[in-house]
Amino acid sequence: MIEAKSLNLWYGDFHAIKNINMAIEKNKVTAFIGPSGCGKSTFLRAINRMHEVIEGAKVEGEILLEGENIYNPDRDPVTVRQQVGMVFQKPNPFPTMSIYDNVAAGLRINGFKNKKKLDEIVERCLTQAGLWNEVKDRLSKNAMGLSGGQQQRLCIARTLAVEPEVVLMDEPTSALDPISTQKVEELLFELKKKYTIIIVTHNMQQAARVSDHTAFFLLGEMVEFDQTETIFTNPQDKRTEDYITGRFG
Ligand SMILES: Nc1ncnc2c1ncn2[C@@H]1O[C@H](COP(=O)(O)OP(=O)(O)OP(=O)(O)O)[C@@H](O)[C@H]1O
Repeated sequence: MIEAKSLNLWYGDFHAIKNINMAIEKNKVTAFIGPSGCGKSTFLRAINRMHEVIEGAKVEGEILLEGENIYNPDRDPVTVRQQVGMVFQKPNPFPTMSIYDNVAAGLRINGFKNKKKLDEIVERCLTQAGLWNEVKDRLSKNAMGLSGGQQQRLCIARTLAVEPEVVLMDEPTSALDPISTQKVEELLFELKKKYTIIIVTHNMQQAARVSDHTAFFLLGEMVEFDQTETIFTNPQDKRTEDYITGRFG
């Protein structure tokens, strides 16, 4: 689904991502793990060109999305971000909008006007995000009245509304309580049937629970990438072993 080829990224002179080559499978959950500052979020942002909003950030190499380089000059970054959606660490609903409008916003920006169809999409996405039953009687209420965990599931619904193929999640549960975390983790098992998911997490138990494949990063390099079970039970690289056994990081 996604293939990184010789991907390098710099912030000014600082070489943050070093020659990453990897292929991410469709309809799987792939986890990125590694110590703070190793480049997980930077690499994630390069997968939907989000780094381009950071001044001084520069990419070399290719990210193929179903075989097409997202960095081709004729590719529009806005379209790339629609195909490759992103959920952030801190829930960030549009603060002045209702629950309904948060989910509908992306479609409306694209000129979508059919109210009946919009109602259906909003319901479907809130259902997919495991939130429909909790909010169906308060859709017109402001989104900020939801709990943090509900807001994060609303952000997932908002991301799904524009029909992405890939969903990037940057530590999506680190601001959530354990019950909300469990709800989001359970969601991933459902969502991967339809989407390809990449999740950055600091929580190794979480990576082990939710992901099919895991990549371990260190100092801007991808040290090891394998089936999650192999990474956690039989890592090939000493540095991966040291990290997952808590010897550093
Ligand atoms: N906007 C920026 N400008 C300059 N340097 C940056 C910027 N963002 C990140 N970096 C640097 O790039 C490196 C990788 O950062 P990144 O946030 O990708 O790491 P990470 O593995 O996601 O860390 P964490 O787990 O703490 O979120 C770090 O050394 C960081 O200081």
